[in-house]
Amino acid sequence: MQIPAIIRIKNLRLRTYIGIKEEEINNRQDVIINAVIHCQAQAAVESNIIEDALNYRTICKAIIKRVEDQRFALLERMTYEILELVMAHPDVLKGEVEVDKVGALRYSDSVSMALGGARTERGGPWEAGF
Ligand SMILES: Nc1nc2c(c(=O)[nH]1)N=C([C@H](O)[C@@H](O)COP(=O)(O)OP(=O)(O)OP(=O)(O)O)CN2
Repeated sequence: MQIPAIIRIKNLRLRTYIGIKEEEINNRQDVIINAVIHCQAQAAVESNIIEDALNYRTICKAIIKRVEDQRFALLERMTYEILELVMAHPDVLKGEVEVDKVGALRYSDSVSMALGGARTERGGPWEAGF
């Protein structure tokens, strides 16, 4: 029996260098990251042990390290690098990442970029798209 699952990492709040203006190059800014991760959960459901699960903590820690260690000019690049980290796990069948740049535009709460990826079989190559 297959048990399709969706793991959602919600509102991961980090600070990093993101932007093209001098002020953005010299100062960290708040970003909010949301990731939607589609996988199969039957092994984890049946065994109830973490080794059989797509460990969302592992993915989250990888995102935190990449975002806090890197400098990014464009939201496109930052979002894609996070999507690559998500899709690097062969058990991820489909992933979507959205990055909000808080206060990026005057009079708005934030601006966000969303990118997606999918693979047709476990461990196979993935392509960008929704
Ligand atoms: N697919 C799953 N992955 C993980 C599960 C799960 O149930 N299914 N559960 C966990 C942990 O229980 C997680 O929820 C808490 O882990 P932790 O407190 O270590 O996460 P933190 O990010 O707070 O870790 P810190 O080291 O305290 O920063 C993990 N994966």
